[in-house]
Amino acid sequence: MLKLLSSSSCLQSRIHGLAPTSIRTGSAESTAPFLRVLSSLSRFNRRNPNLGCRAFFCSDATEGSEPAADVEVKEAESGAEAKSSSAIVSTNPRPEDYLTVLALPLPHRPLFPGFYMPIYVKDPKLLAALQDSRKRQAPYAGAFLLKDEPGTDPSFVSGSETEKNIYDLKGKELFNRLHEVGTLAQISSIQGDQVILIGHRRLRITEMVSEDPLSVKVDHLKDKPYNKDDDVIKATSFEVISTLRDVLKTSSLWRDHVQTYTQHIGDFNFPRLADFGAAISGANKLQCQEVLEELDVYKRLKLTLELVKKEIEITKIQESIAKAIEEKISGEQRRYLLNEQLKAIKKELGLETDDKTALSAKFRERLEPNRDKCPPHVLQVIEEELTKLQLLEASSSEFNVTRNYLDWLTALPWGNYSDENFDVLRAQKILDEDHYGLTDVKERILEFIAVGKLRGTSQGKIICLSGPPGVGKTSIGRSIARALNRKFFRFSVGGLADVAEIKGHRRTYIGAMPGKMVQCLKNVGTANPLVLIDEIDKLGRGHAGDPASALLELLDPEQNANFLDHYLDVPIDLSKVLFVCTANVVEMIPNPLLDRMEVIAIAGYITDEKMHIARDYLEKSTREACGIKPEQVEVTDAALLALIENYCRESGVRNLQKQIEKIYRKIALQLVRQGASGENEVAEPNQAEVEQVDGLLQNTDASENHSGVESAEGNSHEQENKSSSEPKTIQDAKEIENIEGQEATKTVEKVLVDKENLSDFVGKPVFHAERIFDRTPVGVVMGLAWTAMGGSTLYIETTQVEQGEGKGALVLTGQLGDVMKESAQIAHTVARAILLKEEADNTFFASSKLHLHVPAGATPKDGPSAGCTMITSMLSLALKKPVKKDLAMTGEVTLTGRILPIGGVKEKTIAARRSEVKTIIFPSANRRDYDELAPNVKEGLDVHFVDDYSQIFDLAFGDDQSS
Ligand SMILES: Nc1ncnc2c1ncn2[C@@H]1O[C@H](COP(=O)(O)OP(=O)(O)OP(=O)(O)O)[C@@H](O)[C@H]1O
Repeated sequence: MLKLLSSSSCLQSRIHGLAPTSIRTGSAESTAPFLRVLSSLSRFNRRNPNLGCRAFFCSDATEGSEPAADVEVKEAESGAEAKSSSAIVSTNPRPEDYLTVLALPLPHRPLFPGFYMPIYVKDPKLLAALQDSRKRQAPYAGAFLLKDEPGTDPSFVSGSETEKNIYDLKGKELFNRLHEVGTLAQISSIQGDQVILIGHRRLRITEMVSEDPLSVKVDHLKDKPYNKDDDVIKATSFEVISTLRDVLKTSSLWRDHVQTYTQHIGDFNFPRLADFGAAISGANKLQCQEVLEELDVYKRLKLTLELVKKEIEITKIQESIAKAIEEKISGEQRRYLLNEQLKAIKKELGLETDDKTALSAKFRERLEPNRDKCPPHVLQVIEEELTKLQLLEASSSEFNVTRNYLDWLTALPWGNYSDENFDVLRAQKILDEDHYGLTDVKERILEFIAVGKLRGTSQGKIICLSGPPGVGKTSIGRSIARALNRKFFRFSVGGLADVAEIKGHRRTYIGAMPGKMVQCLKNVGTANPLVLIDEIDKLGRGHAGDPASALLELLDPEQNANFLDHYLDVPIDLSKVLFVCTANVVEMIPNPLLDRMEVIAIAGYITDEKMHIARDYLEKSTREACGIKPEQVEVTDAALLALIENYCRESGVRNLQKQIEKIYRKIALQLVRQGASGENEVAEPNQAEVEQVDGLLQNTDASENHSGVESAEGNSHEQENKSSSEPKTIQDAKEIENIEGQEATKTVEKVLVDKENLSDFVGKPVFHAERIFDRTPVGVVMGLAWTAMGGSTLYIETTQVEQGEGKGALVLTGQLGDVMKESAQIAHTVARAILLKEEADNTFFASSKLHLHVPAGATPKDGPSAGCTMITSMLSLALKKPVKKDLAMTGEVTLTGRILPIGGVKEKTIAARRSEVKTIIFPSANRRDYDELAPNVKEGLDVHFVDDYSQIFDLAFGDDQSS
């Protein structure tokens, strides 16, 4: 039972033109919460007009109540509208007054008792009848849900079409389409065609009374009686409430009103709860109609429970959809914000690289100076790429690839050449300036420049400078570039195994880069640099492709005019590039490459040359690098000579340079230390002053004794001196300190480096003389060898291990290679033959087990050139005769005793000189090589050229050997 009394202190509600009606809650079942729910619903409805068909909960209409007796609504205290409103609701619909009612079709949802619903009445006759009924103080009609057309899906909404069709329905047709059970609806207000209905009790149509407007006879329905204390009904209603609470948790939409409602549910009856649940649920109209038609309270509650449970699922889905959309939007917003920030930062830093137009303009600007010289095919590619750049998304990876590609393409010095200088005199001057000696090398280079001058170009030849380390190959390359006025670029191919280093990667690879040549051109900025390819003999084997073949394409004048880099993918003209290669061992250079090269060998330096290089080049540059003035240091010739002979005996001068640097570093430290100590001395000027003054005093004392005049003079002198040397004030003392300090730094001693104190600078000598014997004993002969590090001398020793009939054998040691072992066997045979010839009855070889050893056993040795030395060593043992003093030899021997040519004549000669050899035996075939040597290398040497071993025999064991 619901009691409503109007009061000024009660809650107010103003909905859809309704007058603010003050309502005081009655005794048993409070409806105040519903009023609040109603107000929220109304707000919701105003915001969501599309959902306006949903019922609104109304507090002043109750089903099953006795309206006339129990409901008393008083007029609100203020407002003109209130009057009309109170007039409307003051009438209570008695069932007997409304047995025939106007039938209002509801297209979307049924009207639940206790809820408001706005509808639009398009039928003018019906509208007039409604207005008429209000005037007659009988503002009630029957609201009935419209059935769908047969065959249509109730969940399917076709919007305006449905609306339109229902207004066309009239009379019998409309009657047939109405659900039987509906609601007695109070016509709360009519504004235009909008009619606000308030649901009261349930009705059932019994028959049609009139057709236009449709009016029907109805029965007023009552809920089936139920037990308020029935546990099952209670439990079901509690479940409805708790489900509504759950909806409240997940859905903010119903939060306000459901919360309020459930708080006061204790005052509320079960049928109303069922109606409320169904009315606010999102169930379709048939499901709602089912609830409306159900008069059994328990069953109605159960139906409602199903609907609100569904509602909870829907709110969950709604929440997840909302969350997903929110995440998406916030993610996009964040991205947008960050992008904007990035742009701003880039702009601030001047790195606006993703600005396509600016980028294209930059590339065009860069290309502009070379546009005329740029080959047309390259220009075409650049233009195509620029167009592509404009079409690409700035954030795509393809964009970056294109941008990098364009960066490389436009950065290359297309057709940009430095003016070549073929002035031979200037070139000579530059080469002499940078390098001492190397006359033959310089001569070859000048020849090369002269040819270039006559041809007008220095293309077509690849120079290969070969020689031991540190002989100046790289620095000569640099000098040639300077002489020819070309830019210099050096890259080492030692250990290079990846063809991509030379030819670049294909652009499709991530992090792809062009090859070294393209990098070189970009680096030097001219298309005709001098490129020094270092360590070409140490080229790697290659795991993907053969680097030697790639180099061939690069170096070959026939091919390199159209060199194709994988990254650049446009042919580049490298024919104007001058290639200079360096190698330690020419034999290691792949043959096809060697074939295209002009090899210039640099053999190494003799002591004299090293002295000059050290004095005029290395010392000078090191001194300057250390910031030492020439007058501050003196390195004597003896010291330099000792340094070269005892510390730096290798062919090149790199080690010598290191040692000189070491000396100068120590000198620098010494100078700085002395300077510092000088300053310290100045810090105590009084001591110096005292000494100085003492000296002066002594002088004046002495002069005093001579004569009065002198004495007077002396005195005055003394005073002068005293006055000048003795500080009178503190300031004076400071001035003196300063002057003394300057003098101390100026007067640092000169550092002298001599043979005696050399070890203080560079430590103890690391090299001991290669020469082990002053005079070689029987069975030992000095040979000459060539290594990648230059020439060297080595001893070959033979001793007898065992003697006896038939014991003839040869044991070899000293890490000899196969060729050298064979050479030893040959030597054994040849020696035997020669001994037979010289001393027919000497059976030494037949009855002796020999052991041949080549010292420095840790160093592997190979090659045939020690053949003649081995024979001589064996014969010396057999004859029990030492060889001539200071003799060294080299030469391959055949089984018949012929002497074949060897390599490295210059290196071997230099090595022989280092070991103070006086006589050298070379194969006759090497005479030309020897003749080409500089006179200073040959100076003081007695050189013999031989064809046959017999000649060596005479030279080694001849009569004049004792000399
Ligand atoms: N004849 C020379 N006159 C003056 N300086 C020289 C001479 N020969 C070599 N040098 C100097 O020796 C140093 C080493 O030379 P460089 O690096 O050119 O040797 P390299 O033959 O290229 O050695 P590597 O085979 O190890 O590369 C350089 O500082 C160079 O100036």
